[in-house]
Formats: sequence, C-alpha cells, structure tokens
Amino acid sequence: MLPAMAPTRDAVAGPRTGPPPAQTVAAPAVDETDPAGLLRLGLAFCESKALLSAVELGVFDALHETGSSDVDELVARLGLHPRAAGTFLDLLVRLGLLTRAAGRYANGPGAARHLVRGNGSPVRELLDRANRMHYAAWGGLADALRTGGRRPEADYSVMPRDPQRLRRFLNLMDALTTAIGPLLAEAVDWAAVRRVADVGGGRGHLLSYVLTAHPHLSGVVFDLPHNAGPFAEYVAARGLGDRMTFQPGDFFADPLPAADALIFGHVLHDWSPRRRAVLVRRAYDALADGGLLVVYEGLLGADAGEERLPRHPATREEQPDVSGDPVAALDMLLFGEGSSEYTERECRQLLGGAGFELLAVRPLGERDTLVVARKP
Ligand SMILES: C[S@@+](CC[C@H](N)C(=O)[O-])C[C@H]1O[C@@H](n2cnc3c(N)ncnc32)[C@H](O)[C@@H]1O
Repeated sequence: MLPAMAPTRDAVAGPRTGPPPAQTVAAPAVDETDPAGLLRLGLAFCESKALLSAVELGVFDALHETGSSDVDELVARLGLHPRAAGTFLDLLVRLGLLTRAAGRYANGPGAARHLVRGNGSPVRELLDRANRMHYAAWGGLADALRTGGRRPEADYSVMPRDPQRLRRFLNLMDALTTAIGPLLAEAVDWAAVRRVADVGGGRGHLLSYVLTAHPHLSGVVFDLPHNAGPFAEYVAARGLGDRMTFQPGDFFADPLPAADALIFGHVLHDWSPRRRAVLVRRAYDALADGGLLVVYEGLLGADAGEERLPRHPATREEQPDVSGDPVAALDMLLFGEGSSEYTERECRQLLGGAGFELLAVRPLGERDTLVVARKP
C-alpha cells in the first residue's frame, strides 16, 4: 500500500498513505536488435497519463451510470472539448479499458470492476492519488535524485482545514484496509485480549473487522481529533457504537490508550526511523506485561531470501534495502516526506530494541507483512 510525494505544496503537506500505488513489474525485455521495448518503456507515461486522466475526468463513472455512451454524450456529460475527445476515448479502447461497438463506448470488465468510484476496489483510490501526487513527483525524479529529495515528515495538520481532502484520505485508508481487516482478525490470536486499541486507526474501519469477528473484544481508536466526527458516523453505520470508542490525541505526546493489544497499521512508515522508535517505545510503555503489539506494514525485503537489487559499492551502507519493491522504495525515499519504507529486519530490530519479544512475522494479504510482538 504509496506515499504522498508530489513536489507541489499540496502533496508535500500531505501525509503518507500506506503502500504505494505502483507495483514493481518484471524488468521489460529490452532486445538490442529491436529498440521497440526501450521506446515503449520510455513513452509508457503517455498511456499511464491517459488512464489517470480518464479516472480524473470521470469517464468510467459516467459509463457506469449510462451503460454506454457515444462521444457526443460523453463530451456533454464530462464537459470535454470535442476536438480530441474521440481520439482519447479510442486510446482508452486500445488500452483495453473501454469497449466500442457501433460508435458507443462502454467500460471494459477491468474498468468496471476496479475504476468506478465507490465500487470497493482500492485501485481507483490509488490511481486517484497517483494522479494528484505521484505523477507530478515522478516528473521531478532526476532532480530528486540529485538533491536526495527528502521532505519533511507527514503533516496531518492540513486535514481539519480541508474536509474534502480528509474524506479522500479516509476513503483511501479504508480501501487499503478492506482486504487486510478480515485477514488480521484471523491471523492474530485474540483469545487473551479483551480490549484492543488501533493507534492511528483512522475512523475505525480496520478495527471494525476485528471486533465483528471477535465478539468478546471491545476497541478504541486513537487518532487525531479531526477524525472523531468521521469515526462517530462510521461506527454508527456499522452498528458498533457500543463496542468501539474514539480517543482523540497525538501519539507522540498524549498517553496511548490502556489496552491488552495495540495496533500500528501503516503508521510507522509515516515517520523517520527515529520517530518510529519513539512510537514503539511509547507502545511498550503503555502496554502491561504480556500485552501485544500488532504491526502491519508493506515491509521491504523480507528475510526469506528474496533477490536483492545490486547496490553501488561506494554507497552500500547508505542504500536502502529495496529488495521488495524498488518503485515503492524510491517513491518513499525521495518523495515520502522524510518517512520511509523499512525492511523486515529493521522492524524486528525496532521492536526487539524496545524490549518486545517477537511472536510472528508473516505475509498479510498481497502487500503487507504482519508482525506480532509481546511485552514480556
Ligand atoms: C497512514 S494512516 C493509517 C490508517 C490506518 N491505520 C490504516 O491502516 O489504514 C495514519 C493514521 O495516523 C493518524 N495520525 C497521524 N499522526 C498522528 C498523531 N500524531 N497522533 C495520532 N494519530 C495520528 C492519521 O490521522 C491516520 O489516521
């Protein structure tokens, strides 16, 4: 699940959001006798931007509502200039996103499943964010590589001033944890836990899965005060108002909730290694002996012998471990606001260094790793 990285003020001020939108793909075959592969790679941004623009313009939403439309109908509905609209739509057909029959366009199966707003797929939210932030940031990649590209850590203080942005952010968080919630409910042994706190738990989406699966649990979401309203709406809608509470606070400054288990989900990677260590120490201090710390994160380079990318020998020590997803790692390193993805090994060290005893490290869904630790 990627980070906020645009060089614009908007993106710079925004917080991290979990795993990156981009997925590493196998290295394309570049045949020295045929430069087509190189050209395709070099110009891939055109097709990428066509998809992102179609999402931005609401092409897939419009076609979802109408079933099918001709170019004039789409021009009118989406407020497009007619000059290039037909060519643009035909490009989307060629990319396999739309179908066209008798001059009428419709969503292809992949678009219908993943690109229509509100259909529950995280892909739409990720592409939305990629368009607003990552695209512009990657446009400045060469500069970021020259300068090191570091930016300040996440700044969540922008959220209360921009309700639309907050809503978009919460939607994205929920989309990313929809797949994780049921898995996390299963993967952890909650039998000895009575009260669980999701620290940085947003409006409670993830925690609602855990509580629904385990009726003996009660829960508290600890998050910044601006999430109190969205939380209240959310738990009322899920019918969990009597089992889940919201504790507003700053996890760097305020006492963490008293609970038998604390969750940090997609939270630690928002911060620099130093601040991550602060959070883990605070969790250790907040838990009673035997208490659980549950971390899920898109950790890089699991220790299970994944192939490592070659490193430049001269800077070996400074290189991040990017064995998991180099696109995500670059994105996070250069544009991730001082936050950084980190490796499974670092996570083990982080928790072990604070005094935790590791109980389990295992994959959680397609992108995340679950780490469960206990305060001895
Ligand atoms: C990247 S989101 C992760 C949300 C959720 N745990 C998930 O897995 O999707 C980070 C969360 O931490 C919260 N947060 C950021 N800074 C915080 C702080 N200083 N104190 C408490 N919560 C904070 C944000 O409001 C946001 O809900």
